[in-house]
Amino acid sequence: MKALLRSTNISEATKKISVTGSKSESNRLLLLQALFPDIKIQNLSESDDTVVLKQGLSIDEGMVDVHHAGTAMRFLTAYFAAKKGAEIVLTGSERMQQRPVKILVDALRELGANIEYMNEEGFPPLRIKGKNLKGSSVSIKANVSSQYISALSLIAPSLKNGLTIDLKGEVTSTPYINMTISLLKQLGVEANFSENKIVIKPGRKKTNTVFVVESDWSSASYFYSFIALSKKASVTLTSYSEKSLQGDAALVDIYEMLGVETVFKSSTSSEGIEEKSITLRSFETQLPDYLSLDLSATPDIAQTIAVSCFGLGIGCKLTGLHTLKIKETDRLEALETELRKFGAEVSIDEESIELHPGDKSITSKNKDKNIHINTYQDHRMAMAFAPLALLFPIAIKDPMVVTKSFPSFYQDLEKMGLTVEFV
Ligand SMILES: O=C(O)C1=C[C@@H](OP(=O)(O)O)[C@@H](O)[C@H](O)C1
Ligand SMILES: C=C(OP(=O)(O)O)C(=O)O
Repeated sequence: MKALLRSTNISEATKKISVTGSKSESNRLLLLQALFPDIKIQNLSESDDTVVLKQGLSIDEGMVDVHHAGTAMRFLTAYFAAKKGAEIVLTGSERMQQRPVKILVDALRELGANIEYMNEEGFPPLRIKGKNLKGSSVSIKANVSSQYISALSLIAPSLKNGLTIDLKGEVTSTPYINMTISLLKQLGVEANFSENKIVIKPGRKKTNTVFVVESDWSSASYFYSFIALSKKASVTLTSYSEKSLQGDAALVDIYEMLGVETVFKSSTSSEGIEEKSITLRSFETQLPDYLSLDLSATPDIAQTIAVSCFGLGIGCKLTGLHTLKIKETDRLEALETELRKFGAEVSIDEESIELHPGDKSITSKNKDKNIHINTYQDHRMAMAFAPLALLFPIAIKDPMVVTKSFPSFYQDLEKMGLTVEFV
């Protein structure tokens, strides 16, 4: 199947869209809820990644298949390893079986965990026999994936002596670790992260137990790109606030450079419910010729930004992207291949992508080509390229990959005025 996207009906009227809850916050809170059942979660993510994590948490014995969900794989590895009596085979998609998990498994084994590799050393599937973990300190390489560190931190308050984690090397995707620590603190756990050391005490003091998940900022990125490329559309996205736990809220400043302003609003409904939203609008500004950004804190918005720059004819160098090679696909290679189809001059290395400034002719050059985008089983490839349909018709192959994080993506594009046809 493919989705044909065309721009037919873009208007200036501000559209209103509810984006589903952050999958990162949701998956952390679900894991914590399994450890502390009094937690209540509102605005939970509807993403596949959250659904599979929730299903996984509901069993103690047998097979859990997390498909493409990295956080579910890493968080459940730690959870089952520390759950006395659990006997689980934890597996995932073909790609998941190529995404490394050794750093986390080694750390858990150091704490006493019983985990075996069923096929290739260092990769899922894993056979996990849960037990009380005795260790209370561990050191871990921090420059490959922050998810290993979040996984250990999330189970830490359930360990008898808590956990001290020494982070070795340069820490990557740091806002995701900060999010984990903040949620633990909100839950009443004593937790601290400073200078490459995390200290988490066992148990918790009872505090407020109702958590409202903020909507997903990575998903908001596609609307930022849409507004930047359309120049006239505007949209209000619900349940976002100025004080966010999500690093991808950096979009506000990044897209301001690309001509999109963000207005935060907070109001109280007639039923007394607080409603928070952002409205995105384009504004007249001199766009830069070239943008240099270090995205090591915000890897999930790299594809969106690269495609926006291409659509705007701006050159860019996006660095700090070494983690992109081990995500749903090798995202640097996938971006290079797909952007070249439109005539982009683009190059990559192990941790960056560079795009040369384009000229104004990209729209006319690609107008009748009906270019097909391969998505490589990566939701963000589909969603990052979709806003280009504002400039010329495109086709997205295997379009339903988007459900990994954003199930209503195509309906929401239609609300924005794009025509979406599945053939
Ligand atoms: O902890 C999380 O919720 C995530 C951490 C990041 O992964 P890495 O730390 O592997 O970069 C991010 O890319 C992923 O989408 C979600
Ligand atoms: C990298 C991502 O997810 P995960 O690593 O959890 O599969 C993502 O959603 O972009």
